[in-house]
Amino acid sequence: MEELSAAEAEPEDAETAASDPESPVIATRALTKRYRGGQLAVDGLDLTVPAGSVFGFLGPNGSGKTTTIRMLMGLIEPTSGTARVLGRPMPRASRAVLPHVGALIEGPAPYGFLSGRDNLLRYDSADPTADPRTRSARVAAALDRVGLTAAGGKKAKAYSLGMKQRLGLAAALLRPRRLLVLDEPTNGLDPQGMREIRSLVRELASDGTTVFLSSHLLDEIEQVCTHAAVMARGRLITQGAVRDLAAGARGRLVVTTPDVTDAARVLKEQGVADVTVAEGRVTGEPPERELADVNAALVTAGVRVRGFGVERASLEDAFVALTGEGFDVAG
Ligand SMILES: Nc1ncnc2c1ncn2[C@@H]1O[C@H](COP(=O)(O)OP(=O)(O)OP(=O)(O)O)[C@@H](O)[C@H]1O
Repeated sequence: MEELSAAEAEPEDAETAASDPESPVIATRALTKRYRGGQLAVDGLDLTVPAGSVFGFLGPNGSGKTTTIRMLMGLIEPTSGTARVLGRPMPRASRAVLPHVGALIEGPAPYGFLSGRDNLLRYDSADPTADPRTRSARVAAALDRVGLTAAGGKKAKAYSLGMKQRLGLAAALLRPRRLLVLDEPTNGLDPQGMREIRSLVRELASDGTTVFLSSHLLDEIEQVCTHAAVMARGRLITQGAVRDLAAGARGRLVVTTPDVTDAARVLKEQGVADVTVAEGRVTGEPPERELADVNAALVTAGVRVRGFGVERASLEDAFVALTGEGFDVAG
């Protein structure tokens, strides 16, 4: 904590708008990146990440997420448009901003021949602003934070991918951070590893740290994030509170019945659009009319109705409704 208050006292830092809790932690305006080969990777992006949010940056592979993150972190220059992080322009203010940002971008790459603890000690000593006298306490706290205290003495080459990912997070957490940027933090992990990283993200966020994480997994965003932005082909499709995004899409009417053919016919007669038949289930867009009448029509037609209702819309429904295409993770 001492380090943070010392850094905060610097006049350069006093300018950061992050001292205003209401101002967005990330704000981009018309942010655009065209690579030299001509590829338009990010196209006119207006992104607003509220302070304290767990913000999911969602999109299929190749939709421009990594390119955006690299611009936010000052690693590459935008072709046009602006990006502000903690209230300061990037990449210009990188030196003032980046000490407050923990990032896990390229995936974990610890030295295998060093223990997890020694990797962190080495990483910390590469930071000229880190006080060597408090180094071992800082490393111990970071290991504890990610649940690697017991494994801290093991060589990193013996770590599972999930443990390496947690070690990467520990490195990002050596200093107090206002923002954590995680690019596909659960990519390649098994379900248990995914659960661990997700609960760690929730825990970090509960301390008030803003977390910006990219993912191509819709259910991950629904499970972990308070807010999300959806990208497709370099463009922003929508952004906002996850709750509102899903609510924007209408749910599906679902009828469970052994008589799927008759049920599908009756639903169409009742004005249900986009009727789809699956094993023991017929679904469609909920009609404007009274649902009880639709149900009664099914029963009158002799359809044996085992279940009838509207399923809550998911973020996936919202994505499909907004883009008119499926969420193709293979991109
Ligand atoms: N250095 C580069 N030079 C040229 N084109 C690039 C470069 N990096 C990325 N691209 C292209 O820009 C587009 C967006 O890529 P980007 O990596 O930002 O997407 P992404 O959403 O992060 O996908 P992924 O999850 O696969 O990394 C893609 O079409 C990609 O091929």
